[in-house]
Parts: sequence; C-alpha cells; structure tokens
Amino acid sequence: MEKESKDIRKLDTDVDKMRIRRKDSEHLKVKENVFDEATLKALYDLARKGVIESLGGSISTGKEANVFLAEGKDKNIALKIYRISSSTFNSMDEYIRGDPRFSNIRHKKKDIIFAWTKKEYRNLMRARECGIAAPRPIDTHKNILAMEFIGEGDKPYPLLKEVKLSEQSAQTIFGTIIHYLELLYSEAKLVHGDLSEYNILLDPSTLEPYLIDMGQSVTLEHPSANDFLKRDIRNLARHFKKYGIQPDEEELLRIITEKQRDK
Ligand SMILES: Nc1ncnc2c1ncn2[C@@H]1O[C@H](COP(=O)(O)OP(=O)(O)OP(=O)(O)O)[C@@H](O)[C@H]1O
Ligand SMILES: [Mg+2]
Repeated sequence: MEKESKDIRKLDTDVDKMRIRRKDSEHLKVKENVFDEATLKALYDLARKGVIESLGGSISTGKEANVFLAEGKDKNIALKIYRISSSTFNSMDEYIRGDPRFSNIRHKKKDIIFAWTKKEYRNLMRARECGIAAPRPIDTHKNILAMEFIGEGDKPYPLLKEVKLSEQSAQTIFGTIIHYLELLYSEAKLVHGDLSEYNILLDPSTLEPYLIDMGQSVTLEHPSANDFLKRDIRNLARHFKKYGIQPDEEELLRIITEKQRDK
C-alpha cells in the first residue's frame, strides 16, 4: 500500500513535469517507467495526429485505467488510458463475450483491452447521439480514449458522490438521470452497467449530470443486460434515498424499459 501510494505520487509528479510536444521524443523516453512502451507509442501517434498537444496532470488512478488532463486542439481534453499491464481484463472479457459487436475479436489480453477502449468510445458516441449528457468522444487509439474534458478550467466537475444537494435539486437531477437511462435503453439500446454516484459528474452551476465510464456498457442483447439495469437502478435509488427520494425500483424499471417494449 505504502509503495503503491508512493508510485502514484511519483506518477503524478512525473506527469506534471512531462510535456509531450510533437516530435519531442526525448521527453517521452524519460517516461518509459510511467507508461509502457505500447502506451507511449500510442500517445506519440495521437500527438502526431494533432489530437494531443501536451499532457497535463493526472485526474484519476482507477482500477483499470488512469485519466489525465491534456491539451487538445485549442482546448482541454481528458485521456483515459487503460492499463495494459495490470488491467483486470478477465472481467472485461465477460462483458465483451456476450456483445455481438465484438464476436470476432481474438481473445488475447491486449486485443481485449483495445476492444474495450473502442467499446467505450462507441458507447459514449451512441449515448450522445441520443441526447444524453456524456463526454464527447474525440478519438480512440489502442488503449487510449481521448474525450471532451468535463469540467471548468483544469478542474473536473465533482462526482455526484461529492456534492451536497438540496432536496429540490436532488429531485431534478434524479429525474434527469432517469430520463437519460430511458434514452440510453430505448434509443441507444444500451445499459450503462456501472452506474452510481461515482460515475456521474455534476456541473455545479447548471446541475447537469454527465454519465461517464461507459466501457462496460452493454447492448440489450447481452444476457446480463437486465440484471445490470436493475443494479444501476438500485445504486441510484440507494444514493438518492438520503434526499428523501424513495422510488419504487420496479416502477423505475418499467418506465425505463417501457418505450422499448412498445416497439
Ligand atoms: N471526460 C472527463 N472529464 C473530466 N473528468 C473525467 C472525465 N472522464 C473521467 N474523469 C475523471 O476520472 C475519473 C475516472 O474516470 P472513469 O470513471 O471513466 O474511470 P475509472 O472509474 O477509473 O475506470 P475503472 O476503475 O473502471 O478503470 C472520474 O471519476 C472523473 O473524476
Ligand atoms: Mg469510474
């Protein structure tokens, strides 16, 4: 644990010092201890393509991915970099196997991670096309997803988990999220699959909730789609209970899946 937090601090400072400039290979070489070679190469490719101008600080170090702030073409972007080395790809495999869009991938670890990254890109795209507030995906390459940065200046918006809301605001936000789940289900034909107060960012001034972290989202054909949706609803209901919102989970499930059933 001690060592891990030290590593994380080192990663933060290393990345802070690091500026990827196009064709500036010396700088990147120094960082080989932070990013494995394949990830460095992928970062280069995106820099050469003009997607990344420079790399900023670390936003988050998750179980499977790190998120970094970066400068894109004249604006901040977020880079989600799935870890090739320590990814818990076995759980990814389970999500991808039942998804017809990924039936022909070779089940090699790297391929699964790359497919997973692409899957998050496509899921975000589908969600946005249906009018859901989510980061606009910009590009995907190997294990890197470049997307719109959801925040103010260099600061990401807070997680829903981190904000204290009035009962009235909570009611509004809850309503919006349920509406998004309905759109996600009936229009995008997706179930988020990991929805909770940890995967929703909130714009504090407009109270717009942004759904993030859609790598594990599945299409409705997925054998566990219904169970994932029930779990998403349960997580939301649990979070909003403290604001006096006590939804009937069965009723929510009915509302979210209604339009799709009518078709
Ligand atoms: N587009 C974005 N704009 C701003 N901040 C973001 C964006 N995407 C992610 N973040 C920040 O990074 C954090 C982690 O992102 P995300 O939830 O997608 O990955 P994760 O939970 O680490 O994934 P996993 O643990 O499953 O690998 C978020 O909680 C959020 O604070
Ligand atoms: Mg997350």
